[in-house]
Amino acid sequence: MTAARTTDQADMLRQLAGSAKKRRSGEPRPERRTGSRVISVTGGKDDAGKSTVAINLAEALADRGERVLVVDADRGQGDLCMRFGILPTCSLNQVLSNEHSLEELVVDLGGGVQLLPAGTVVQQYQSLSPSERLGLFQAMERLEERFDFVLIDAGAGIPANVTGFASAAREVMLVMTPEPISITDAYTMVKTLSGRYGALKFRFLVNRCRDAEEGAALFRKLSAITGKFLEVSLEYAGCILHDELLVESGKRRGTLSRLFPDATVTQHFQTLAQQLTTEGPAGAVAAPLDPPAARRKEWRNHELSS
Ligand SMILES: Nc1ncnc2c1ncn2[C@@H]1O[C@H](COP(=O)(O)OP(=O)(O)OP(=O)(O)O)[C@@H](O)[C@H]1O
Repeated sequence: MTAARTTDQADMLRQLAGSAKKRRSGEPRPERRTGSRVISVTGGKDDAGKSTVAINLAEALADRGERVLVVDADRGQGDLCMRFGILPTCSLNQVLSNEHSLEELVVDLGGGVQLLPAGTVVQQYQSLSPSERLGLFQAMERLEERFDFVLIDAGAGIPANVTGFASAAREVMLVMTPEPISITDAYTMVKTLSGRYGALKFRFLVNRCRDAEEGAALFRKLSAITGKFLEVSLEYAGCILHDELLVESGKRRGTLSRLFPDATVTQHFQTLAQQLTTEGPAGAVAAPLDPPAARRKEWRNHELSS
């Protein structure tokens, strides 16, 4: 790598870190944690609202002063790239062949949120060699260190490339909708992820609810079943009501907090962000003594087990 190119990348990283740190509210910055929290936003079926949750939660976290990276790991070009009309500037192959760095794929969405369009990574994941996977995860580790939260929009279901990405996080947010089949979907996801990748902490978010009781009832049913058959830690993250403003913000290629800052549904995402920042990792996981080392181990586990 030439000196000029190294400088370019360093400048880019400084810009990334700088723009992500810019605050939009006047609130004092929350106490800085060491190490980033990687949360996979996934679910049992398409259209549950995973991308909607990932992007609006990201912005609510950024509003609280957190530096947030959203990894669009959905299949193909990914939902979020399409949603924001973004075409990645380079391909995964160019990253793997060191023509471009992973950082160069990152796009600034504004409002303190950065997006890594990694849909092609998921598409090609199974065909990567072990050394390519390792190189990719090392690049991910370097990238994630610059953020407080990394939200992976991980796609739906249990194909290995989807669950592989979901398992790269210690925390999993399962987005479900209030349909009876959701219980089966959620149970299958929890069982598969915990069976394949070991101890993960699960948060359960019910999207498109009629009211709060509907979401809580679904969670009670799921906990009763998982409690009987699985040894997992499951937490209720609450619910997001069905609200046409979410459809509207999608159509306008924006986010709730920018387009409808005072709406009730925007406040729901703010509450979710507040919970995440104040309560710590799901299941009250003790903070690792050496978070960067622990994170490295997680990406390696992910690489070995996928
Ligand atoms: N709470 C909600 N109220 C109303 N509409 C919603 C809500 N959540 C999501 N939607 C809408 O549902 C559609 C699907 O949402 P989204 O793309 O986020 O789902 P997804 O789970 O990421 O889908 P896929 O599995 O295809 O990637 C979008 O049009 C979105 O605007």
